Amino acid sequence: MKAKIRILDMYSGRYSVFINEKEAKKAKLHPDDLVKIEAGKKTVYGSVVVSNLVKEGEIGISRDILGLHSFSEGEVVTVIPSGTPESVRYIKKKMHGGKLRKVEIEAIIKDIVDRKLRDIEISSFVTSLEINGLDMDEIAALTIAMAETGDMLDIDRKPIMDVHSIGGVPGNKTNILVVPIVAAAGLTIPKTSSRAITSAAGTADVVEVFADVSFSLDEIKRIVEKIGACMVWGGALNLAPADDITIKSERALSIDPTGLMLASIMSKKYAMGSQYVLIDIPTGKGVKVETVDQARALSRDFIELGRRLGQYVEVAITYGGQPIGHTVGPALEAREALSALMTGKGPGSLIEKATGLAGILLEMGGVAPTGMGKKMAREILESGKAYEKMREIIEEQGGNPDIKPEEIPIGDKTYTFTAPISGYITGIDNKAITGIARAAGAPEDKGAGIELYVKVGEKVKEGDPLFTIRAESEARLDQAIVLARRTEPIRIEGMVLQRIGNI
Ligand SMILES: O=P(O)(O)OC[C@H]1O[C@H](OP(=O)(O)O)[C@H](O)[C@@H]1O
Ligand SMILES: O=c1cc[nH]c(=O)[nH]1
Repeated sequence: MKAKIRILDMYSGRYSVFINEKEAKKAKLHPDDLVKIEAGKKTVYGSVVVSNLVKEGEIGISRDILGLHSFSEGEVVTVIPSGTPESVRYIKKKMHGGKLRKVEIEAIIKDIVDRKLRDIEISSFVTSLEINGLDMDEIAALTIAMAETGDMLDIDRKPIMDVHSIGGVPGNKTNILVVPIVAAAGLTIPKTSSRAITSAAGTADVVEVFADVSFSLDEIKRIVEKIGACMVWGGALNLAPADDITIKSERALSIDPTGLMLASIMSKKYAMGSQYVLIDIPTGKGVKVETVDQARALSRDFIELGRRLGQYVEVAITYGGQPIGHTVGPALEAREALSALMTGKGPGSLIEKATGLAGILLEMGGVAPTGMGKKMAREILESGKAYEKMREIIEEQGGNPDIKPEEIPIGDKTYTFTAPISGYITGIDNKAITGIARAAGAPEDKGAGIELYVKVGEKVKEGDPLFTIRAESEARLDQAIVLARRTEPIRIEGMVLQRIGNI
């Protein structure tokens, strides 16, 4: 059917195509049906919304479509019902445990990017991967398909380093220190991050507190060739565009299927043209990888996948048994990271991990002799050179380089939990901490989160503060308090574990 474009000022998180009720009846179109919009060479797929917001002879399109496609008001287009894409058959093949061929994986990814697959089919795909997994052939095909359905970056400033954490551990603001340290040593590190997947703050959510993170590839090329680094959100770019779409499903289900995680991370590194990649695998109770053996197996997968992509990969298996640093939540983590860069000092877990990872990258990039990287990283941090580089990154990304940690707004609704008994901190539950911070509003409410006053192994007296929940609304604070009471994220044990009476 022919119709005139009407641009509706709304975002629906999908490509929504509004069709007048009477017209939809005539065309036998129903809500959430897939339609193809054709205008000359341009072809866009969208999901039907039946609504009298538009008149007969018009179709309304949401602004999501204008992100990647140019349609103008009043433009005449053809709207054709589109049947179920072939790739749904391949999703069901994976659902039933089959091994997907390269062409089948390519079809699924292309249909995701072209919005021919809708949320329900994408979630089914992600769930199938969670249940049935992918072997290395499938993961390699998925990685390349994810990268090649988007743009690739070619930066003339070699060697190109990169670092990426598989995430999962609360408070993991580490790479906000690693990137400026590595760049301050003269290496190139075009860092892209995703927003939170299972945590309460992804690195992109944290960096966005003091700088923009949404840039085009051309802007990133300019920034990186000028100052050697960036810290941007992968989802804003047409860089492995399927990644941010599948991450939306992962976030909704709070899962991160291993095969998809490998492809998600390495497709972005491949698209950025990174040659030397360090992968951080936080390991421990309550994170994505619980044992060192599992971490070693995953490391081998990352290294093998890198080999197939022509990238040199090393992996750091890091301690993930409790939150990193003392803060969880975008603004709180931004404060802690900025303060550590300014002073060169901060929580041991943060400084040790950041200088450790940066040290490996300095050795991989050939600017530090083997075994000397961590020491050199610490010097760069303590000398203030890393902070200088961070100021350049913030400035180039449209932020205020003079921002001070205390100027970063944080939630003003607070509640502090204190120690019910004296004793030693014997555990901090990562999943509970993340759940409480998310209940408080993080990452959407930047100022929401948790401030931790204790870490495992420390001694507390009854009444000492353990942690403060921060929120931007009373309602959210109350929800978080209830959850904190129920989950008791911090475990204290007197050293006398049991007394066996003389009975
Ligand atoms: O912890 P969750 O939310 O599961 O994983 C997502 C986080 O892990 C990675 O961290 P980085 O960018 O390497 O610092 C991603 O970019 C993202 O920030
Ligand atoms: O970027 C990331 C990080 C963790 N898991 C993913 O799938 N992607």
